Amino acid sequence: MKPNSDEKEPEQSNWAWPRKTWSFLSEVRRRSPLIQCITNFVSMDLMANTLLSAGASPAMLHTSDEIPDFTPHINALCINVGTLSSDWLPAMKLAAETASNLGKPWVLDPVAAGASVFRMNACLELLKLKPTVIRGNGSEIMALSKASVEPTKGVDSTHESTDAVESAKALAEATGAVVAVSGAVDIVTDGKLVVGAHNGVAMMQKITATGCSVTALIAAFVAVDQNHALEATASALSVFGIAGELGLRLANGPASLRMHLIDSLYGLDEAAVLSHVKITRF
Ligand SMILES: Nc1ncnc2c1ncn2[C@@H]1O[C@H](COP(=O)(O)OP(=O)(O)OP(=O)(O)O)[C@@H](O)[C@H]1O
Ligand SMILES: Cc1ncsc1CCO
Ligand SMILES: [Mg+2]
Repeated sequence: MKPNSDEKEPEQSNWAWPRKTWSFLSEVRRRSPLIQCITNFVSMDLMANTLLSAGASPAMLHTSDEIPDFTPHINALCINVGTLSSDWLPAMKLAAETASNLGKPWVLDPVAAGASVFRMNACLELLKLKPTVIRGNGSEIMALSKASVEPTKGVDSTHESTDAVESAKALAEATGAVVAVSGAVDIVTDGKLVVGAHNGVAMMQKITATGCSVTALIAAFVAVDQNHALEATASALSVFGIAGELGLRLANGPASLRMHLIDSLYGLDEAAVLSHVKITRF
């Protein structure tokens, strides 16, 4: 038998992923975890609808005045700095700190991390509060890993996700978080193991906030099994990608794909998940 054959390593083998992914989605539907999202104005609607169609329960509460009462009751937190301003940052930090202190998973989306010194410093401060998962596009993860502020295209990536593998590993090592880089292949790493989720369609990049929304979906998947954050993250990325693949069959362009993606996520059944999940060792 070959040392890396599926028989020898059932936990890591490619054939184990579809079942694992279905079991995450089923658990999210069964338990309907409460996900607090402090996110940008652009993404609020798609993010909340993504969570609802996956079976989770979104709450877009963002004021510091409510965090001490509300955050202790959530199952996971999603923080996204997309339309960051200095008056929102303290609430993000308070929510992240509260979640961390209570042992609740939280996920960071470092939108356009390298676009300004203010944004980079905010992301670096949030990293100190120990996110469970960090999900960005290639340019965001490369900038954050080097803490470098340089001319960028803002929220869109100018890099392939595969350009960011070493940056993702370094960021995971430095922070203890699982790091995910979205793109044609979604890369997920804990600093040692690297897996690729090969689902999705290119038109998803033409719908604003699909990245933000999949970050919230990751929070929902991690909420049901925070001890397996890498598996939860890869599974969420794969499920969202499959919803895009099935949605595209009915879509005429980005606007109708947005609608059909949500419908497909809502209607995903076991057979579709088992036949479409494509997650491999990278
Ligand atoms: N070329 C591609 N082929 C397949 N899927 C893709 C491709 N590019 C992006 N995706 C998918 O689209 C979703 C969003 O990823 P993307 O990298 O565009 O995020 P983002 O840049 O953070 O987006 P946003 O800032 O608008 O939220 C992910 O689920 C990703 O897998
Ligand atoms: C377009 C845009 N600008 C700030 S956040 C956001 C949503 C996608 O990240
Ligand atoms: Mg983004």
